[in-house]
Amino acid sequence: MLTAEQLHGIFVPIVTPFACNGELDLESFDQLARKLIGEGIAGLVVNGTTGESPTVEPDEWAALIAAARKAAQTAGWVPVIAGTGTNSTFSTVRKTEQAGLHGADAALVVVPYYSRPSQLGIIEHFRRTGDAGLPVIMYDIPHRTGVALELNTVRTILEMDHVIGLKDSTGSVKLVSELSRLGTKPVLCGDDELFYASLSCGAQGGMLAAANADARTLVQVYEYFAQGRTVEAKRLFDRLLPIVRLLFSEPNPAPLKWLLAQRQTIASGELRLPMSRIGLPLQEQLSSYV
Ligand SMILES: O=C(O)C1=N[C@H](C(=O)O)C[C@H](O)C1
Repeated sequence: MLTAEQLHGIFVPIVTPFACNGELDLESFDQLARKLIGEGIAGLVVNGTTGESPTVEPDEWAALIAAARKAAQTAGWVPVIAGTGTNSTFSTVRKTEQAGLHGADAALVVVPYYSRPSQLGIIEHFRRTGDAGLPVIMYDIPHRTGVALELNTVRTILEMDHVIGLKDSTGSVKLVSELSRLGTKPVLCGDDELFYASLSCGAQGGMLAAANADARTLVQVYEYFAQGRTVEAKRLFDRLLPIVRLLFSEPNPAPLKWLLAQRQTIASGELRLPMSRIGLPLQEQLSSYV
């Protein structure tokens, strides 16, 4: 089980590789997971946004958690966090329970999307996830969920015993600044481009899609920062920014999968519809990073 004290460093929302025929490619997944663990990451996040969770079938979802657990186990203990959030409280609790049975150490639970519940409904949603017996990281990403959280809502949820921290993808450093001033549980940055700024405002690390492509550098940025070597951390992060921006210039994880496939880190950059492959201009721009 993951604790709030262990929630620091670089966590990687790992891509879900698919073969050219669309089938799940667990061999590429295992290869990438082991590579990332070897690069010093703090944990693997399976079935997140970057893992294309909306198009992953239930049996695949379970197989991915088990495969991550296996890869993480052979390299000493590296935590596995599974995306379990849906827009139904009942199914979120059930998936969170199942994630624990398949070997996850914590669950990443997104704010319930699409139906735009009230702040009270969202608080109750997170309270119920405590029934699953797995630590929960709350995931606030209003541009995807369609609902903005009030500061008091976030604070109330973070005070729940089973909630160990927050993944902040709000698109600004306002929330992390305020939470760190208030001394709440750890906040991980979920906006790649804001990673350095978030660290400066009190984040304990990041859950960053770009780490699939360059975990080693992001780990180094984090370590420099943690050691108080902020100038070196900023310089290194600034060097990464152009690629980070390209990776998000079309819907994530399409650019990332294209790059990983070109580097032969995964066998194919296949996506499942409605995600679609990147255009030629972006391929050309990214080719200098292959
Ligand atoms: O999958 C994730 O977790 C992340 N998703 C964000 C997104 O795609 O909006 C980006 C972030 O790097 C991590």
